[in-house]
Amino acid sequence: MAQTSTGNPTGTIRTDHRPTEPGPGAAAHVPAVASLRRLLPYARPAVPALLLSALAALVATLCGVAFPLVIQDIIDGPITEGNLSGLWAPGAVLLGLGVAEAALFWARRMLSARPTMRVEAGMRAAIYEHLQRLPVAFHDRWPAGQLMSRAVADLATIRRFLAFGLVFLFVNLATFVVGVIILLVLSPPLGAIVAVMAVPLVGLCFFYETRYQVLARRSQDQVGDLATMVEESVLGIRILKAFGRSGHLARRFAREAAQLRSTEMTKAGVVSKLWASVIVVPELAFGLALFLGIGQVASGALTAGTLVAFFGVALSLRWPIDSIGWLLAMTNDAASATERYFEVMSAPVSITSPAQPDRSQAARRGHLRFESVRFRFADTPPERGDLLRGVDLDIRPGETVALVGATGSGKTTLTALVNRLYDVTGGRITLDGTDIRAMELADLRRRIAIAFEEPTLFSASVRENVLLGFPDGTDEDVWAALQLAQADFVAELPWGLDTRIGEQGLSLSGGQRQRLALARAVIGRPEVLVLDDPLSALDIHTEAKVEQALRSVLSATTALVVAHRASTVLLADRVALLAQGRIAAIGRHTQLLADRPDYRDLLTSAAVSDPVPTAADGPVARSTLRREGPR
Ligand SMILES: Nc1ncnc2c1ncn2[C@@H]1O[C@H](COP(=O)(O)OP(=O)(O)OP(=O)(O)O)[C@@H](O)[C@H]1O
Repeated sequence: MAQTSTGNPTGTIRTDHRPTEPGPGAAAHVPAVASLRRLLPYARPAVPALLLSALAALVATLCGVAFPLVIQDIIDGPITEGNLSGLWAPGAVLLGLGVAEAALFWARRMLSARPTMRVEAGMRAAIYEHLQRLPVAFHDRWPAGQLMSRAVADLATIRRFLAFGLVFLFVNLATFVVGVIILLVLSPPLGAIVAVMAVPLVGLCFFYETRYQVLARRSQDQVGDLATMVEESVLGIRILKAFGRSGHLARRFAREAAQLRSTEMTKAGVVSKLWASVIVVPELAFGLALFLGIGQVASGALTAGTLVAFFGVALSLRWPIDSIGWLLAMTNDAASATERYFEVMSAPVSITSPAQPDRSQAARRGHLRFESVRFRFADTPPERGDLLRGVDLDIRPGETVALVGATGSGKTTLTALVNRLYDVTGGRITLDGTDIRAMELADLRRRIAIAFEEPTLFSASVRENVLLGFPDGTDEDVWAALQLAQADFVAELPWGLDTRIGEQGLSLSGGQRQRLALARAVIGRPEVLVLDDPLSALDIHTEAKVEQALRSVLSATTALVVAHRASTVLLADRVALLAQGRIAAIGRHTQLLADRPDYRDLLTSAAVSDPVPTAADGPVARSTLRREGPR
């Protein structure tokens, strides 16, 4: 079963690009405040700094609001009295207010930047760690792009909201309240006009908020879809080029990008309508207040200085009011980013160590038993039966059993059950008599090593790749494992063990990758070795060499080897034939050949399709190899 980069072991190309559980579109509408409250556990350490930052911003904004009050004093005092020397003191106050405003805005930024970046980094580390712990079944459902966009773009959105949006929501609201109080004190009737304006503003915000939140969510999901497409087409670039399908994918990409663009345009439309409404309402209120204010000055009920101060303060409320539109947009973006983040974080880690693992040190012999094992994938349609319907298989310590079956019969799935990449849905698997679900997971995975048919290598040195499951191994261990796996080509790589192999090991041939994966599986001398068709990409000469090496490994360990070819089957002591979800027959190769026509058919057709010697071990594309070092 080929494993794709998206963690989709079926190797199928998904067209929906949506997690089926829970689907982005299916997300229920959650009020923004309720979503954002979920950030508290992560954001709590930043709260003191954010409060200080908000205080600095509030005082800075109030400095701006105080400007007109000083000007009122200047007009009604020194200017009306013709006392120019009286201008020095209020002038100095204005200068002081200006400097304080600038310094406080600087302080606001400095106070909020570092702690919110720490929150972002903490949340990112948490989601990465959770993704590692989530079962393979979760990764089967979730496209990589959706996960990447959550771990990267959504967290940046949340950080910006915490550092800026949240602070200014609080500051602007407080400024508005303080400003309106000042206006009411300066002139109660004119101030009341501005205060009443808040009512339609709140209504407008509620009206647009609901519409915007849906769009914010849609656009973030579409970003995830695009990321998935980029990821799939970059990793599959060779296939796309080989089949001349780059143009087709480019058109599909352009279509999806156009959808995102359209969502963004609709979002911009909603924000601009909100913005326009938010601007019109205060304009009307200010216009009415100006009209009445001028009448009051004319009738002597109000001084000219007070009217100037009133409008100075009213105008300084423009920014807090005008910014409501995009602060709300920012809040909704952050709320739906938070929802998306917690969809992953709340996905259950269903495959874990038990609360009280069985730590009995009873003879570790590597006795592996499948007892009436049943399995079905979570997304199998109800009308389809289980994939595995009662597998009984006893692999004795030190024995090698080859697993043979038609394509799609469930061989790879069976191997994935052994170290709990999936859990059985019925029956049990035991290792030395203990149910593997009762064992500590790390211990189980140390004792059972797997080499997949499609060997995934990481962008790291050969050494790091081989030592993946055996981090304390020495260079001697690595060379011994490489020799065992007939991977001596490593010695000829430009920097030996330090050679950095490209993404997914793409700079190596299929056979070379398989041999590195084999070395990775055998290096820790595991009690049980599970090999999923480990020789499928090797030419017959290399295969013969690896087989010879494998014989010595297999003689010292219990092994389950998925086999398609007679040559691999010959490595085994016994062969199990998997058919109709059960072990239909088990015995020696020759015996099965004689007794089971279906077995004979399988191996004969496989032999026919055996690859002829290929250039699998051909020259390494050295240009794509780099020495391990600073990245
Ligand atoms: N994650 C999954 N979700 C749903 N169905 C799956 C999943 N992975 C595999 N399958 C299905 O389970 C069946 C068995 O797949 P599996 O890869 O185990 O077969 P196999 O015997 O190893 O095949 P092959 O010899 O071709 O590698 C197939 O029908 C496959 O489509």
